[in-house]
Amino acid sequence: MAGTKTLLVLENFIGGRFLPCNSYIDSYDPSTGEVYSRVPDSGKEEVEAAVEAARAAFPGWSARSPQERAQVLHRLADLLEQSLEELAQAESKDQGKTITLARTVDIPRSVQNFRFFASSILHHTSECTQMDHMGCLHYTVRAPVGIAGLISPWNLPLYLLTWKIAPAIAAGNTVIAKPSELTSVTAWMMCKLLEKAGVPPGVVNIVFGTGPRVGEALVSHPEVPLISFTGSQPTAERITQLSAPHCKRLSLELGGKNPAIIFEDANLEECVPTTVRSSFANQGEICLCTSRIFVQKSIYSEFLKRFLEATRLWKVGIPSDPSASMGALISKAHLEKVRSYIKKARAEGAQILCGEGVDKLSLPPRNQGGYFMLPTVITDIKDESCCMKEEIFGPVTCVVPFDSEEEVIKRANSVKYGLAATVWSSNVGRVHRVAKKLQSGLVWTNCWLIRELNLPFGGMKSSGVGREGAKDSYEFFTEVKTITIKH
Ligand SMILES: NC(=O)c1ccc[n+]([C@@H]2O[C@H](COP(=O)([O-])OP(=O)(O)OC[C@H]3O[C@@H](n4cnc5c(N)ncnc54)[C@H](O)[C@@H]3O)[C@@H](O)[C@H]2O)c1
Ligand SMILES: N/C(=C\C=C\C=O)C(=O)O
Repeated sequence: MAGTKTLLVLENFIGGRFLPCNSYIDSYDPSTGEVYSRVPDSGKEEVEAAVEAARAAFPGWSARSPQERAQVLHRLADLLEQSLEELAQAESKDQGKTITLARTVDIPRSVQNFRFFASSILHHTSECTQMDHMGCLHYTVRAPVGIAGLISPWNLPLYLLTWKIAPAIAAGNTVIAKPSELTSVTAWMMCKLLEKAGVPPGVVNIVFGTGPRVGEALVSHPEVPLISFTGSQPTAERITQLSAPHCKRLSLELGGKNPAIIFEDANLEECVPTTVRSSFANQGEICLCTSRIFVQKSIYSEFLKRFLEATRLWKVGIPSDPSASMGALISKAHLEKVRSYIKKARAEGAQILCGEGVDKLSLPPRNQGGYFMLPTVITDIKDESCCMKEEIFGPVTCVVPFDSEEEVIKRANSVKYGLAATVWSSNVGRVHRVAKKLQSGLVWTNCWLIRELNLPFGGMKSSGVGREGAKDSYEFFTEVKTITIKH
């Protein structure tokens, strides 16, 4: 690390070494609006160096046994765990999320990602079929693909980056990762642990910088045959275009406009607090957050009353405040974008029942320039409104009534996205029926965000292409070959 005054200055990590860059980007502390770190503004040159390092490391790393690679992943998990508090503090400062969330979700899950893939890589089997009448036996073998390009967003920085790095290297690939330029600090901190964990130089390379410069250089590089991307749908479109001439393998995990469907027989004691959390956790900046709440008419008033009461208790505070439920949004531009949706809803005649423009936000003087807003609840809004169709990715949720099961399924499915839905009912038959009919890659019933890492994670329609998880990530990060033996 190089330091200038009080600013934290990050460096790229290529071939096992920290390397300075010719130019840097300012990075802001979302809780104050002040610049606090500088991130390398890498481009083609840095990607070229990373490709060279990843290429050189590939033969040795891919030749190791899964057990040997698993040991390295376990050591890295242990080292991350030993630095949990330091990483949580850094993630909270860099992203604006509460220290509590970083401590209990982001960093523990990053540790778990390495442990999980270290274990799951040991349990894959290949396929074999017999064709006795032809005297043949067929079987499959899998091999790592080569250099994997990994691009991640700013909302769950280390959590989502390690969700890609871990399966990629467990399968024997070498990687070039590009975290979001808005939240690069914890990725850089992790680089400091790689050598001690036994990750050979060049196996994990991290190039920092913006999407248009370093992201596109990575996506366009002919020696990077696969790209795993998590981010927005417009960026995925661009990545698809750039990858097309090279026929690259793509995994795209994109946005959502996730419905919660609450039937009259739902247990409101559990449903209300969970739906507040599913709407506003991480400032609503989780692709799985609920942003359309459909409530059956007979319980609409009761639900709304309880939901508003619980939302008002969802405390917005500075990220380091352990009693805060919500911190600051990621950037000034994003805060303005989120606010613009509320303005549009108001102009359309919708009602803003609490939050932005209704209640007063109280912040310490030092944080007046931070990117804070209150959790906001909108009602009396039409399904055609942009607030009900587009991903806002902030602490804003719409609550609307419905009459019948058939009607609500149709309305829930009426958006271009299909990532995550929740269904609340005590009728088991209904829960199964509705879950099956929803166009959504994930459906949580009577709960939210309980993750089983073994099973496929990903979205339908404009929410993505491909799935991540034990078997899915293994298949994505390996190339399969079918061999026929005539005997
Ligand atoms: N489905 C999921 O698992 C999931 C998870 C988290 C976030 N998301 C989505 O991510 C979005 C928010 O994240 P964001 O604003 O960082 O998304 P984004 O698409 O703006 O950026 C994501 C990453 O792509 C990079 N990038 C931007 N332009 C690029 C380009 N032209 N070429 C290559 N890389 C480029 C960025 O620098 C960043 O690292 C939301 O839409 C959210 O729903 C989806
Ligand atoms: N990929 C996962 C979560 C994505 C959240 C998006 O914001 C995961 O839990 O594995």
